[in-house]
Amino acid sequence: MTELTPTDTSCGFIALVGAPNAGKSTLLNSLVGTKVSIVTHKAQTTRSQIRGVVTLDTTQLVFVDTPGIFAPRRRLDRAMVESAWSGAGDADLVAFIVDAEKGLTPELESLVEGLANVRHPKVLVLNKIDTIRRENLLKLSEELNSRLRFESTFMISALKGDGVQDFIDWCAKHVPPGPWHFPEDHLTDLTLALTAAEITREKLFLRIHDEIPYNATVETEAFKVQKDGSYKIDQVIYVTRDTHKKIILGAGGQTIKTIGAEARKELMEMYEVPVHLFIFVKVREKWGDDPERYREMGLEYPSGKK
Ligand SMILES: Nc1nc2c(ncn2[C@@H]2O[C@H](COP(=O)(O)OP(=O)(O)OP(=O)(O)O)[C@@H](O)[C@H]2O)c(=O)[nH]1
Repeated sequence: MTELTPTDTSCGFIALVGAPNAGKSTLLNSLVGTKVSIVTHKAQTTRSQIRGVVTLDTTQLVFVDTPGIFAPRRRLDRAMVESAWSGAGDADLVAFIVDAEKGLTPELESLVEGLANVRHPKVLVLNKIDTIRRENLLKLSEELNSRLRFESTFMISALKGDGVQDFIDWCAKHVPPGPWHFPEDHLTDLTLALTAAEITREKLFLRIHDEIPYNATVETEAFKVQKDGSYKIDQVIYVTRDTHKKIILGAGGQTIKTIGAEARKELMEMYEVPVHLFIFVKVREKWGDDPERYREMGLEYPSGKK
């Protein structure tokens, strides 16, 4: 490719916003063509903004996965929801991702009200069309389009990839001229250390039930590329109670061993190098009130009451 000058190029930020579990992370991964954001069947998996980059000819699209928007209870919830709205506020385009299978829930209604205050151009993305009948889909589309002004409506299955290319093509035509924000071969702005922490957090969510993963955070304390090219990664899982620590460790340390083995396997497949992963579980009762933990997650620490 010949050298491009900024006047030849266009670039835009597209925020993916919606309710928890709408499929935003699945869509981000499908857009980028590889896993950059963790996915689980549980709501509120994504905690901060995660950027995935799609570079086509002269255009760069930076899709921003945001935490699901819900009624916050704890300080961490508030930080997540604020991060999602700020993702929408900073974007050139806002893509409203809706779980079409769930339809128009009260949660979605309040999101529509919130979105009415976002001035940027919006598009509607009805997701999970593999699970819903066409007539219901059209009804939902009509209903949402009657409430908010959308520049366009897409009907997609992020899981199967249906409709995703049309969405990319549309975005490419609607982002402003300007220089690229990332080098051509960049797929995400997540560092190796953060990616590794997210992968462990995903395995924790998938393996441990109830509220424990919601009350835990994973940090990579050290990430070393060794002489032989392998990665040595030290991580800490912070939990709020000793009982949670015991459950995560499991009898004879079996549960944490499985979580570690699953995370290690995925990291090795991702980076195609041997990975040595060491995970410690620490009780820190009030990590949810510690600004440092929020910085590590890429979140602003919300001021005021809990
Ligand atoms: N059937 C079907 N399931 C989907 C589709 N897209 C996502 N899912 C599933 O929906 C669940 C939630 O997906 P995520 O991508 O984690 O949703 P999210 O909006 O990022 O969720 P939060 O992290 O809570 O904000 C997962 O079990 C996905 O496999 C789809 O197109 N079809």
